[in-house]
Amino acid sequence: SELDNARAGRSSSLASHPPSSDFTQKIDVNPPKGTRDFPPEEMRMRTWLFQNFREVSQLFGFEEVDFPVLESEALFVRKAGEEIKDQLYCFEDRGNRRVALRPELTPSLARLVLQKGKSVSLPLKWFAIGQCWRYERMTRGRRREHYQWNMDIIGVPNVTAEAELISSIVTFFKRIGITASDVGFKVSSRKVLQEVLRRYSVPDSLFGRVCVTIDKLEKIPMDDIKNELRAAELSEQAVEELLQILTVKSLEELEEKLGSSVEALAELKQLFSLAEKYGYSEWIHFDASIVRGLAYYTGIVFEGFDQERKLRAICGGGRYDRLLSTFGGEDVPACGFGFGDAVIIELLKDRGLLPELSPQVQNVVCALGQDLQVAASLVATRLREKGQTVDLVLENKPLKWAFKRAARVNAQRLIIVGSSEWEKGMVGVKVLSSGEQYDIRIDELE
Ligand SMILES: CC(=O)Nc1cnc2ccccc2c1
Repeated sequence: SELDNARAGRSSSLASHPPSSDFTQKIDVNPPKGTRDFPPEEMRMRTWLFQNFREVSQLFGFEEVDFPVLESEALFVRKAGEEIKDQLYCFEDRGNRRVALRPELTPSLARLVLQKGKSVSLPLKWFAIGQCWRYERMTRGRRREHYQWNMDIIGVPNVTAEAELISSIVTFFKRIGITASDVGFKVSSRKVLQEVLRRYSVPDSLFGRVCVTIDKLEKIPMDDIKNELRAAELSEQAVEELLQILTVKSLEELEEKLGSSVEALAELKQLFSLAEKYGYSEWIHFDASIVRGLAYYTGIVFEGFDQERKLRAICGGGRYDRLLSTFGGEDVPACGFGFGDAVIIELLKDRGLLPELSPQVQNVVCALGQDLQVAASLVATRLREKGQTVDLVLENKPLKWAFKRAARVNAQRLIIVGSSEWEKGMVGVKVLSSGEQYDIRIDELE
């Protein structure tokens, strides 16, 4: 009939002329461009991933924090030419305030640390899992949101903090079956660049901007990199020396170039030595070309990458000792990392390591006949009071429908409420795995 056609989505006269009324307007059922829904199957995967993020964070003694997804735009308006600023999802609210959907979590964390001020004792070890946003011209078809896991240590000036953070990420990878042959960390220190800039008396104020430019190596042509550095008034010699130092392949070679007095070298040596003690040396590799794209890093920087080099960076982080003072606070040493929810899932897919996650309810309870519906809800309540999960059949359905439902939700048992059993204070139990079937007294059910 017409209605069947319409229901089946088959085009028919009814579908093309819906009942005329100005309230029925066909909305787009898809989420906004660049964003995702999480229907049950995808939500189980996300819950599994976040559960692992949380358990590792707690294993390392970190406390969970969170912040509004909406922040003052002022938190993110750094003047270092970062991509994250060009893509800021910002707008003016009805109070004429400039606000933005957060593109990352670290500035919010810094804001909360400053807000807490003296009322918190250092060091702080905080973690957060939050949705971050960017407004990209959809020309590149990339996502506009993702969830990021962050761990930060506030108030520890030495590289023992970075060593702990890298250890926590290695622990996470091991938990989900990723090994050092799947993933590695490129580690460097921005103090290497800082030292070169100092030798060419480049003002500190340009440091963040130079790092952001250098992070674009391999993403934009070399000439554009050089022009951006020249625009920052670096001499030709400084430009050459900078690009040269990025090709250094080992700490020994770095020592030859910079001399052994340089702090950057001492820190990196200490970090590699700590890695040895932790037992994750095979996971980390010095790579002078790593600078990361955020302006506020000031020391050690690192990023997790897949050994097949097929994917974008899995995670990244580093030391940011000056961020709090740029918000007008006292300087507090800090370091942390961000770990997105997208690349890691691609990697697990590639490696065949995605877990099989199915819904798991212990019991389906169904009444045999409408007049036993109340009895069924009593049985469901008794089971729930004992901590058993119950999917209670709410409509008057035949038994075979309840069996299908039980199979679909992977129930362990089907509890059948029938009139003759009920009169004897009993219910029927069907164990779905074994097929075993028996009657049991209600108060013995658990
Ligand atoms: C691979 C991926 O989805 N990246 C991604 C997606 N959304 C973002 C949103 C804000 C900042 C960074 C983002 C990064």
